[in-house]
Amino acid sequence: MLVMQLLRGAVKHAGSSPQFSVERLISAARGFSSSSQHLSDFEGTHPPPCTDTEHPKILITGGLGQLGVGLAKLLRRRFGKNNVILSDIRKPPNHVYHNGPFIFSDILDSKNLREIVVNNNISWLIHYSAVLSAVGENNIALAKEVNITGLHNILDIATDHGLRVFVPSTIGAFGPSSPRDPTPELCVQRPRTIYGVSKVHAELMGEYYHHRYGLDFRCLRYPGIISANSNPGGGTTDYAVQIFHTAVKTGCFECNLRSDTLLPMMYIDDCLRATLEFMEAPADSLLSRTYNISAMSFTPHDLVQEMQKVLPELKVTYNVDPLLQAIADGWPMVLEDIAARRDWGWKHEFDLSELVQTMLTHITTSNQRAQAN
Ligand SMILES: NC(=O)c1ccc[n+]([C@@H]2O[C@H](COP(=O)([O-])OP(=O)(O)OC[C@H]3O[C@@H](n4cnc5c(N)ncnc54)[C@H](O)[C@@H]3O)[C@@H](O)[C@H]2O)c1
Ligand SMILES: C[C@@H](O)[C@H](N)C(=O)O
Repeated sequence: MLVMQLLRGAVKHAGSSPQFSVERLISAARGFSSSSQHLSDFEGTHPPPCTDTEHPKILITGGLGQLGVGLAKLLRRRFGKNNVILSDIRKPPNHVYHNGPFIFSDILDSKNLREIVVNNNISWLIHYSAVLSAVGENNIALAKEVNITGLHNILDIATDHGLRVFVPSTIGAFGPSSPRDPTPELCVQRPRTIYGVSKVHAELMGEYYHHRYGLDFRCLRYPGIISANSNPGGGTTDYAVQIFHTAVKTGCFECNLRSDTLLPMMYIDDCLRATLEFMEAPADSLLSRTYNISAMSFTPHDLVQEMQKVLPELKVTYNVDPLLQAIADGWPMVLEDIAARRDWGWKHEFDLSELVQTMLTHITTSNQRAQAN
């Protein structure tokens, strides 16, 4: 009955220290010898950027998290199964292992990462490995290592081998002193989490490498991402995923953020499509290297109201986690993404009602399939 109700209502169902190599120092010195050159003119002194845009060879790091498997699926559809390699430090589930190339790769092991890039002729690197906001506050040393040292390895290897590199940033790269409604692309960024600090560092280092060495660095600030088939990795926005699963299973949910906490969110299909479209955008259309992308903002109260249109019996209680609430209270409420819409045609497809219909449909049908097996 619920499935029919959901299906009927469904609107969319779609589906180490930075190593400055000798080569790079010489290139930079050559650039400096012509004093009138602008820093970005150094581009010409580096390995030519990937011209084979039809079929890039792609490596995704940290690919077994909430976003990586879905992105691999989308990219494989576009570029061919064997042109997209998923990697992580964990063992993949069988369905992932059998669906395309998977290898072990620890981003802290720079030599191994370099071997993978060289041996597989990688031209695009999607750097998804990270320690998210809540986990990071509970293990700052790990967050520093993975999010900062790991990023340095990625940028060095990408620069040395002329790769196009994508590093996601986040709404967490802003802080309580940033304008919060709306939050523009360029404003004060003084985050108060190690996650946020490491992401601002990533934005700045990537842009610096772009201007200094011609690295084709691309970065999107994602909102909280909501997905049905993959679990979130320990962030502040996780409630907005967990509520769907728990509500369908038990009819109730305990929320760890206040009911009026307004945060930017996005359905995973929009996030992954944005990533592909941004990676394919011609370099000369990108007036910036770091863009906000936005789809909707809602509070737990808004989400519950929308879900109750389909699950009228849903009961939600609030048991606020002070650490998570403090993080959320310093993040944007509404993200402004005018530049992405203008420069490379970004357009979201899912609003709150479509998100709710789609999530509930996915979860209910996959629970039913699991029960039938
Ligand atoms: N999911 C979101 O809501 C969201 C929002 C904004 C930005 N982002 C960013 O998008 C990226 C992907 O997010 P996600 O939600 O899939 O993250 P996640 O936490 O679910 O997954 C991260 C993955 O990184 C892997 N990892 C950890 N240490 C590693 C190491 N040393 N070497 C290789 N891999 C390692 C983990 O095993 C894990 O599979 C991250 O950079 C995150 O900051 C995500
Ligand atoms: C927002 C995003 O970066 C992640 N979901 C977090 O809450 O940490």
